[in-house]
Amino acid sequence: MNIGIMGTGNIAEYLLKSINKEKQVTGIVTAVFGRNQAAGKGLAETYQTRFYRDFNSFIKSDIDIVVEAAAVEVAAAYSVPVLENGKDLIVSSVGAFADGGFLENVRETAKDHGRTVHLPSGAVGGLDLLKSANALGGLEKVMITTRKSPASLGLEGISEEKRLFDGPAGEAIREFPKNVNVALALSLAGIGTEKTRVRVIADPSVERNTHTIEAEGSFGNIKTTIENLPMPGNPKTSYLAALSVLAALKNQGNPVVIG
Ligand SMILES: NC(=O)C1=CN([C@@H]2O[C@H](COP(=O)(O)OP(=O)(O)OC[C@H]3O[C@@H](n4cnc5c(N)ncnc54)[C@H](OP(=O)(O)O)[C@@H]3O)[C@@H](O)[C@H]2O)C=CC1
Ligand SMILES: O=C([O-])CC(=O)C(=O)O
Repeated sequence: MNIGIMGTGNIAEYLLKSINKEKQVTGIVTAVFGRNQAAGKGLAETYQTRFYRDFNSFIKSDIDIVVEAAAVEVAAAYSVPVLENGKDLIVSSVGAFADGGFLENVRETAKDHGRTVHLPSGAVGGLDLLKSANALGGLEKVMITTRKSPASLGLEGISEEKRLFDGPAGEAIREFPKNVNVALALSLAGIGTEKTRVRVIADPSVERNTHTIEAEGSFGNIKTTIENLPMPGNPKTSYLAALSVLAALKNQGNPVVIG
């Protein structure tokens, strides 16, 4: 399996290290696409891959699958062209799918070209539970409370916990596109972007990116908290988010699906 990565940041570098250096996946990253020439050239040299600033050259190269590890706008701009070029796709910036029309467009394009799109669980768990709970439409409430350090939310001078947002997931991702992709993953697995409630709290007392998920319905109820260690290179992003992409790559082509 030849893998192409969109993005030259923190998740991209983690994947390159795990795959090209540590051989954690049966496959190799042969191409990286991005806008940051210096970062891209550095990655290409360190991890023996090719860097492209031109999307067409990247997508026409010998890749089988593309991992988006960049930003919501990158997922929005390139998901359809990736599929039209006959490649499977794994998307980290699931916030792009807040737009239901875009989701349908991606679904139709994948179907037309016989490709698959994987939206990994990212920095949370519980998507399996929400899907089961809503199999007959019995899921009633889903809420996620995200607590991050002020620095990882781009804030300075906050000495006490401060609620920055309380509202539907669709609005939350517009305000915090680099911090609440997890809320979109939960929305897609459960009851949608309007009914899924999101609270974002800047909390100087936390070092871990903490997500508390609460859900209720005909199945019963659940409350679970994930205390994520941040990635060293980018405190906004939890280590689990990068691991979830790696797990998706490890599972490619696996005939047995768990969860
Ligand atoms: N599903 C989940 O649970 C999670 C999802 N994510 C998503 O994954 C993404 C990547 O995370 P991470 O690697 O930590 O982020 P980084 O900030 O470390 O890296 C982002 C990369 O994307 C590039 N980029 C950003 N915007 C654009 C753009 N408009 N056009 C082209 N390239 C762009 C950056 O380039 P440059 O250097 O030029 O800025 C950089 O190479 C996040 O932005 C977020 O959307 C993150 C965490 C959890
Ligand atoms: O990594 C995290 O904890 C969550 C995050 O940034 C996102 O969902 O965008």
